[in-house]
Amino acid sequence: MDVRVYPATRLEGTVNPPSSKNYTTRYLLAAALAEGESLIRYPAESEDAAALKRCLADLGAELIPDGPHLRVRGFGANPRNPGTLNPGNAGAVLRFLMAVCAATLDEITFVTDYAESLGRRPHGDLLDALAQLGAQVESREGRLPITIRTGPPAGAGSRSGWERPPSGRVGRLRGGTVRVSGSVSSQYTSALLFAAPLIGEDVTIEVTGDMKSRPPIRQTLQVLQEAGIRVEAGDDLRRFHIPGGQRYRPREYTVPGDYPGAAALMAAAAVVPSDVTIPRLFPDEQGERQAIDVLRAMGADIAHDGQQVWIRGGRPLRGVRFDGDPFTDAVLALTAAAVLAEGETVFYNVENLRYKECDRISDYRAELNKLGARVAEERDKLIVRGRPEGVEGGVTVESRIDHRVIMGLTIVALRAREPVVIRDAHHVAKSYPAFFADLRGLGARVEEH
Ligand SMILES: O=C(O)C1=C[C@@H](OP(=O)(O)O)[C@@H](O)[C@H](O)C1
Ligand SMILES: C=C(OP(=O)(O)O)C(=O)O
Repeated sequence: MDVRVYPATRLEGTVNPPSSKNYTTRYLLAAALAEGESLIRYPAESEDAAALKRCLADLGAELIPDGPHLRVRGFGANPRNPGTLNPGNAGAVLRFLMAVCAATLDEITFVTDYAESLGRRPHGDLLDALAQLGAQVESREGRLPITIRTGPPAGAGSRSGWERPPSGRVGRLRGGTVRVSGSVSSQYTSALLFAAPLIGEDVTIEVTGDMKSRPPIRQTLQVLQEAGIRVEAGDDLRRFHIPGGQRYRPREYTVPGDYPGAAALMAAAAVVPSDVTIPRLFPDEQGERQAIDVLRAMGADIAHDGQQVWIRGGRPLRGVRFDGDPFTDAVLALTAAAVLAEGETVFYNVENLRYKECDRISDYRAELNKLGARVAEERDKLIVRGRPEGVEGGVTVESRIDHRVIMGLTIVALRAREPVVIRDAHHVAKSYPAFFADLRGLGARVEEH
């Protein structure tokens, strides 16, 4: 699907944001890893959530829709082995499942239909960590397809020298200390945190190198605690001790609103005259909550009472300078607002944007500049010289198979002089299927072709 986005004159109304992508991933996984029935209230209805649900069903979980909620009968520490799992284009889903499957199955292969997006992303640091815990891994230089084996290597007979792990159980990881790099993605650390309680022995995780995206690790710790899992975490989130042989408990979870998706709505509302309310946004562990502070620093009229956000757009915006790492999934939407602000904006410490659904620095910069924006890049920075008068538009831009690129380009297109076509905009459904419908609900004109 392509979309044509027309210049907007006013946005007005209340818009319910999608449910949090990150909490949905974590609650679904924790529920599947518990024996017994859990209830998840308001899980996200996105492609990533659907991909995880498919994988969990393949592993033996029973998923029973209950209106807007989901009942999950988990498989505990004993999933059934489907042989192959396909997590769609969902990075967090893939990485969490690789670690959990390594801890619970003899052999499993992961594949994707998204060769140009998830197929290009690196997982080597996580695979190295799993190897330290006893897994044998085959991959294309740390990329999909990936096979993880913890049982006897294919063809190993009694004379092959292969020895059962000390736990005596075939197909399981061993405990001990595992070192994992934090410089590319926090998802590797979260993945180990989800898997460690399922291993028969204690695990100590040490995070090495530069450490990116701490807030999602806090989300993981929160969910593990809610699921009854004990973790001792250092204050700097560099060292964790997880006692072995724990059980996830079934329980009820409620998924909050999604700040990254809401940040796209906030940025859209900030760059045109508007009066927009976004409910279901609470003070939780989502780092993208900081989008409110960034937009306020830009001069936007925005308020948050811990339940909902109000924004009255149309004020002139000015450039800002922020470390973008704590709100990684809002950087693209905020960069779009910066394109329409007076002066220079710099989001620094964002190199790991290059390892997401596309290279969110080079690829996004290229598409924004086709619209008439003035965006430059450094290895770890997005640098914007704003055009408060708006951009030319009147061109066709590419989605780069990236939901956040699509949302960012849409925000800028609302302030273009001529309509903008975004190709393959259906990929927005990775996290926010209703994005265009919600913008139309606020009064924007967006045609789908
Ligand atoms: O743990 C998670 O669920 C996520 C962590 C972040 O990735 P990085 O840790 O790679 O920055 C974030 O961008 C992604 O959307 C979801
Ligand atoms: C990077 C993202 O997702 P993931 O890593 O889970 O694919 C995202 O949602 O922006």
